[in-house]
Amino acid sequence: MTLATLSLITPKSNAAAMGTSTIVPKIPPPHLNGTDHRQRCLTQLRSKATSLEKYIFLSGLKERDANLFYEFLLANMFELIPILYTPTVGDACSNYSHIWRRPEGLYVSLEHKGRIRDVLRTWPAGIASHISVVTDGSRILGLGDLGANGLPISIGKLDLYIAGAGLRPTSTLPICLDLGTNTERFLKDPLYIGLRRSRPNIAEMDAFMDEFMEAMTDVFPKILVQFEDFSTDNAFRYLDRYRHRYQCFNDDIQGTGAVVLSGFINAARLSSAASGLPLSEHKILFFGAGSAGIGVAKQLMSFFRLQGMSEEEAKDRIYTVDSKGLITADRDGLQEHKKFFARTDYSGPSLTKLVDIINYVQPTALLGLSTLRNAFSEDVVRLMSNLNKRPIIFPLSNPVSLSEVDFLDAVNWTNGQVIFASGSPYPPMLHNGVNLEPGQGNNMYIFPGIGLGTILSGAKHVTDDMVTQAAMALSAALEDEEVRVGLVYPRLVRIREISARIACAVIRQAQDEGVDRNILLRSLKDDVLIEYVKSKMWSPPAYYAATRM
Ligand SMILES: NC(=O)C1=CN([C@@H]2O[C@H](COP(=O)(O)OP(=O)(O)OC[C@H]3O[C@@H](n4cnc5c(N)ncnc54)[C@H](O)[C@@H]3O)[C@@H](O)[C@H]2O)C=CC1
Ligand SMILES: CC(=O)C(=O)O
Ligand SMILES: [Mg+2]
Repeated sequence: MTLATLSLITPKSNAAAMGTSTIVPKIPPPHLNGTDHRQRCLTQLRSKATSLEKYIFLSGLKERDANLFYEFLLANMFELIPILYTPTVGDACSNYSHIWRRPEGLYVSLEHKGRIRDVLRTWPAGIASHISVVTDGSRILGLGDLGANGLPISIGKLDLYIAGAGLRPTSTLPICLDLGTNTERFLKDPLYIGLRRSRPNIAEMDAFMDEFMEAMTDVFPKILVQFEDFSTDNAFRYLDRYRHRYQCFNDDIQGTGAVVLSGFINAARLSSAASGLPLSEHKILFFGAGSAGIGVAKQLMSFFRLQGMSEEEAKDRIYTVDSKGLITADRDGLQEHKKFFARTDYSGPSLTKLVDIINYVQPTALLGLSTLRNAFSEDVVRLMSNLNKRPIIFPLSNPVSLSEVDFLDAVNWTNGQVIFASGSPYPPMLHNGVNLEPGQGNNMYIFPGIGLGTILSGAKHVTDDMVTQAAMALSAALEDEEVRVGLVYPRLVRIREISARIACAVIRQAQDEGVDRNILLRSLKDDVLIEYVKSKMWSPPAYYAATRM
């Protein structure tokens, strides 16, 4: 059997096709009880020596018993999400060719050009597929071009859709586009599972992407495509190219923009309450100006617009920095996506050191989307603390090994005054006898609700205002107790409640803009709409109770 034929065999038909199916008893021992079994799974999980082994164990559990897996995930989100998602999913991607066990998603390769529809038709769920996370593996988290190893990021995001917004597992479709890789070590690795070639030029990639997107909507008429972890140029390029033609959005640009806007609204209130500074006078410095940095910066303009400022005034409160320093309009060869925020009001020598840039800008908030570990050094954080009673510092790069500053350092260097949110999770810590909880500024809070709202409303497109309303709903979801302990994001255990609220906001905005197709929802009052949304959320059945004889 050739590799090309293999890739056309669906994951489920694999064993049968190869004549290797075995008889697997379906009924558990009569005295097995669900609660005990979850505890057994937890013990097995905790016995694994490394996070990557835990990831492999969980992936096996999902294969053996998907209902149990999602029940287990919902009951232990705090412990499991950092394994299935950032940071450990980063290790899983980096090592995927070596830990690969069985097909878990769909690969669509450059070699499938001309017959992409046929490849998509092999997906077992067919037209029941509603949500697809699609990566081309070219910028997985901050880990760079991982090629075909990128599939676990699509799988992890879809697990969050299922756990966080109750999407039915069979409606989810993880895809990795295998377009080669420019990472030499994979091309030399005998176990590498992807195409052994460098990435295509833009014309070849455009032709492939056009066929892929058209085929997706032909084969899965209700599909919403979430673009994930494309390298920055292509992230902007394909969002612009397809956003008005298909149901799609880019998680790194729009999802991250929304989640950070939401956290920033709450952080700015806390900071201004301490300093007395009007909200309109906050100044934000972005360290990192890729798809995430610029996506967030554009979305954060809504924060200033909400204070009654014009677009120009809002833009003026935002400064961006890349590997060459403060981005100014007079710099030669400035990439297209960096031009919007390039400063025209600075004309001195290039500012390249972060401390010098902070001294010049005097920001109230420092946001990291740079992939540069420890970029927010002690002198940087202390300077932010000298300038602000309660500095807002969000090291948002993933995974945790690329975080611009660790929670412990940020707390100690600001004497506990920092308002902190990071891309990957940190544990709480004690400071001067007070328990401090970090926020997690990660798009996982927002994309499940955006996806659910878009699917339920049948929206033709994901509009900018749908994304902004999602951010507003998330920011308003904080409970009094969470505000009292200084959180800027709600606790993760409430994710389903929060996703329902975000979905309602997205549905309402789709209706206001007339892009909704499920027009029956228009007549529902808000309290009925939220119950409707919740009623659509899938939950794993109480499997072991149901099958006990
Ligand atoms: N928290 C969240 O929800 C999300 C976090 N991210 C994270 O954001 C990070 C960046 O993602 P992209 O924007 O797509 O990547 P990118 O590679 O396009 O952008 C990185 C940016 O950082 C800048 N940079 C790199 N080294 C620098 C240095 N030494 N000094 C100053 N700037 C430097 C680059 O010039 C570039 O502008 C990744 O780690 C990713 O995991 C991305 C999406 C969501
Ligand atoms: C969280 C996410 O989407 C990223 O780091 O790329
Ligand atoms: Mg991403």
